[in-house]
Amino acid sequence: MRAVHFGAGNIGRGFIGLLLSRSGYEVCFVDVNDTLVSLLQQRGEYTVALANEAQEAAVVRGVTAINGKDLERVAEAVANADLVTTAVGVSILKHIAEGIAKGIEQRLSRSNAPLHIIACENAIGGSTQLKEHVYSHLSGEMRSKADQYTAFPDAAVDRIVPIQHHEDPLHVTVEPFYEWVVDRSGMIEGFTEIQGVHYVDELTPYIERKLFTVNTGHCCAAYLGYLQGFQTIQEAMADQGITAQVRQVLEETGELLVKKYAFDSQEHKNYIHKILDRFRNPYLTDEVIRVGRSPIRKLSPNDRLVRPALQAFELGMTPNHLARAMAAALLFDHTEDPEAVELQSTIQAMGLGRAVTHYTGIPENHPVHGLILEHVHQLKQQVHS
Ligand SMILES: NC(=O)c1ccc[n+]([C@@H]2O[C@H](COP(=O)([O-])OP(=O)(O)OC[C@H]3O[C@@H](n4cnc5c(N)ncnc54)[C@H](O)[C@@H]3O)[C@@H](O)[C@H]2O)c1
Ligand SMILES: O=P(O)(O)OC[C@@H](O)[C@@H](O)[C@H](O)[C@H](O)CO
Repeated sequence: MRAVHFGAGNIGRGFIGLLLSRSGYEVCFVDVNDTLVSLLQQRGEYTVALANEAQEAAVVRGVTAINGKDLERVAEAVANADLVTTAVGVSILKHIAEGIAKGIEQRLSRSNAPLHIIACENAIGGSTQLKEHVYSHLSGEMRSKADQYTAFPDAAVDRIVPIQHHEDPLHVTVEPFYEWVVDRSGMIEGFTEIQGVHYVDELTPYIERKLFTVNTGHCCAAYLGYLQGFQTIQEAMADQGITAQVRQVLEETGELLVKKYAFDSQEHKNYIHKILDRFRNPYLTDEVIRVGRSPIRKLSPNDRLVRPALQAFELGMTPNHLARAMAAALLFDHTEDPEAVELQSTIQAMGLGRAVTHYTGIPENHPVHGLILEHVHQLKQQVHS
């Protein structure tokens, strides 16, 4: 079986490539990083180590790579694949769509073999978004045919993989925990299941639980940690004040999730507990600037902060801790993060209140808008005191 995976980065090599290879796929990575591509081509394998006491390592064999700029080769690989996956970042999906569309055209001109395309990004409806980008490159006739023979099931992926600093650029250290959930209702019959993937009929509770717990808590630790001058999530989580705020934000999203999906409250508490332990994993060094990266995306209406805050508000709750986390995100001014730079210059140009509405979609007269502004002022005072 052949899989084409877009993005040979941390999650691509450390999670998706590893699981696909264990399931018997020959994995062809597509990336625009020349070093990664040529090393994968030369060696055909790489190593993954677990961040635990034993540091167990596995060799992922039988892999190769294509440069993403080579559209013809990308299309050919997609045309011959049994499965396509991605882990490039949700904002990059539009850039890989053309190669996938060309591959689908080639494939459909010679075969009706089904193709599943799964975006493994931190986003609600990642594969659905990719499908829209891919379809924008297809004719009406091709779209109808693709509707029959290609599927874009949405997915939720969970495994913490920090930025890697090894002598070997292909080696990757990952946390032991992983969860990959795929929406079975969006799949075509006859698909060979990937070992280690959990297939569900309704993905929304899983992706919201993951995004509003792992990612909400994570970015809260990152933004508060950044404001206090910590370099890593592990350092931030050693600070009692930050841990307390992360716990409070997760109690807030937990209350929402338990109400919305009738989750067992004790089970959800255990889920939170486990996640806080994962953030503290002493065998990982995860930088706050990675976890806080792309604050505009993280402050967008459908992401880990605004979406749960507005849903909680609709259910009669006051999302005070989510508003504080959003305030901390608004103060993330890391100069090497293009979105942080844009965010800060927009705040300067528009003023804070209008910038909040611009990025979050929350109107200026909404009570949550007022809460965010209050927390920005409080956090600024704390930082300067
Ligand atoms: N790292 C994690 O802990 C983690 C966990 C779950 C989900 N995710 C999600 O996985 C995705 C990837 O995250 P990551 O941490 O692996 O990032 P990363 O930066 O390590 O990897 C992304 C890779 O995509 C490549 N890329 C960029 N543009 C491309 C293009 N046009 N064509 C092909 N490849 C391209 C980059 O060169 C890079 O190798 C993100 O959506 C992220 O939210 C990450
Ligand atoms: O990848 P992002 O930028 O959406 O979020 C940063 C981290 O929270 C994220 O990568 C987590 O490590 C991951 O989602 C854990 O499953």
